[in-house]
Amino acid sequence: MPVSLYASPPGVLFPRGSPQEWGQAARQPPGLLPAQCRAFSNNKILVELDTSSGVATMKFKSPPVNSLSLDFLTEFCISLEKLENDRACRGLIITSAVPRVFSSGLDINEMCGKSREHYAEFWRAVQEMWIRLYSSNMVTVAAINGSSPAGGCLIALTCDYRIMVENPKYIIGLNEAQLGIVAPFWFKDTFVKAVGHRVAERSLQLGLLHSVPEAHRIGLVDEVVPEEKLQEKAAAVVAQWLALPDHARQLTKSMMRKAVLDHMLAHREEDIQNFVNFISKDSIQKSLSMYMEMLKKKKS
Ligand SMILES: CCC/C=C/C(=O)SCCNC(=O)CCNC(=O)[C@H](O)C(C)(C)COP(=O)([O-])OP(=O)([O-])OC[C@H]1O[C@@H](n2cnc3c(N)ncnc32)[C@H](O)[C@@H]1OP(=O)([O-])[O-]
Repeated sequence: MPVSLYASPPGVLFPRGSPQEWGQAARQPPGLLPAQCRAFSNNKILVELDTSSGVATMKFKSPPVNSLSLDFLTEFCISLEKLENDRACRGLIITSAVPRVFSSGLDINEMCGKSREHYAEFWRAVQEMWIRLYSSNMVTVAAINGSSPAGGCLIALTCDYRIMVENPKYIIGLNEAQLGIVAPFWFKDTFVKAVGHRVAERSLQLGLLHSVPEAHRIGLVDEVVPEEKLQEKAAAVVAQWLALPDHARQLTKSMMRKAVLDHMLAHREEDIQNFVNFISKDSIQKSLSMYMEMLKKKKS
């Protein structure tokens, strides 16, 4: 799928196919949703599409912390593809249904004590999630209603716009260095595009997790709002972006993102091999185990 992106007309990254069959996946009993609203869900994600506005809301619902497991990433990509192929959908708001956490990033259990084949499969799924979201034709807004470290931060960064809830407990950033691991080049590229090289270099080297005001100051998030205003603000932002002609906005988005996407696609297999070799090292496995221990101790 990703490689075939470049068979599309210039700038149109995801050719729209025929609308997907939504009915099969719908979980809501008829009558509970307004007529202009369609919904589908799986174990990890709930999606509601308001066909009158053309805006879907995707809610992560994988407690305790919406960690990005292989299952989660697969469901995420399937949901995204359904929306991308639905002509009624032009905008997407991504948020969390789990209190206080947007996403805790990649599921560390997927990177500990598994086979090289598993690591390769997992990493391909992480790449796929990023490729699909980064190249989406939809207007994408992250409504960040909780902490969002590492891979969670990447999802937010991959959207067109980020709005975060003001809360002194919430943090966001690429903290991989704190785990003894390294954010791959395309995490780094996405981060640099948002905050600039100098801020990114310091933040990545130190594995910083930024408070909400700090994230706003460095441009990691575009806006900060009280919790009760988040949904309304996200809807207003999507509406503002959708007011422009789709083709002009999409071509501009594609032009702005093409170099980073091309770089990743050209090095995709190499990146998987690098990840597998890196994560399989005894020293890295030890670091991750210690980090998981630390998380558990912090809890008790
Ligand atoms: C090259 C590779 C690039 C890597 C990219 C990444 O994304 S690397 C990822 C980098 N990510 C991070 O560094 C984030 C680490 N996580 C955190 O900082 C916090 O969990 C929090 C701030 C997200 C939420 O705080 P909170 O007080 O609300 O929640 P809590 O802390 O009490 O945790 C509840 C349970 O969830 C568990 N668990 C948590 N995260 C993960 C995970 N990613 N995975 C698996 N499990 C995870 C935790 O162990 C605990 O399990 P238990 O004991 O119930 O069996």
